[in-house]
Amino acid sequence: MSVTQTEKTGARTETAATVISGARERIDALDDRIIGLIQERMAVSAVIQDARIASGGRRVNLAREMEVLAHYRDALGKPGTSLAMTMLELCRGRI
Ligand SMILES: O=C(O)C(=O)C[C@]1(C(=O)O)C=C[C@@H](O)C=C1
Repeated sequence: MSVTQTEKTGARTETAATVISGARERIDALDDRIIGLIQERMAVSAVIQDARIASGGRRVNLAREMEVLAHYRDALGKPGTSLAMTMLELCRGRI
């Protein structure tokens, strides 16, 4: 038995179900791009960390992390800080 678009989206009308299904496709495409950008950021961050460690420095640079956190907070508000912290964890591991 197939699940109807209305059931799948939680909409109560076919019109709303069509809007939601289309918007979900756009969200899935955006999420794919965001994930790709995060993976690209992780690779660039690794280049920086490897260069610093090879030069005798530490993996982590807290002053720079404060700048990154402020950048996200200024753009997205308080949840931006949480997002940036998760992203930093992806880029340099847990500290
Ligand atoms: O900018 C740096 O110095 C980095 O190492 C990159 C980065 C980041 O991913 O933004 C990662 C680890 C550091 O603690 C600070 C920032």
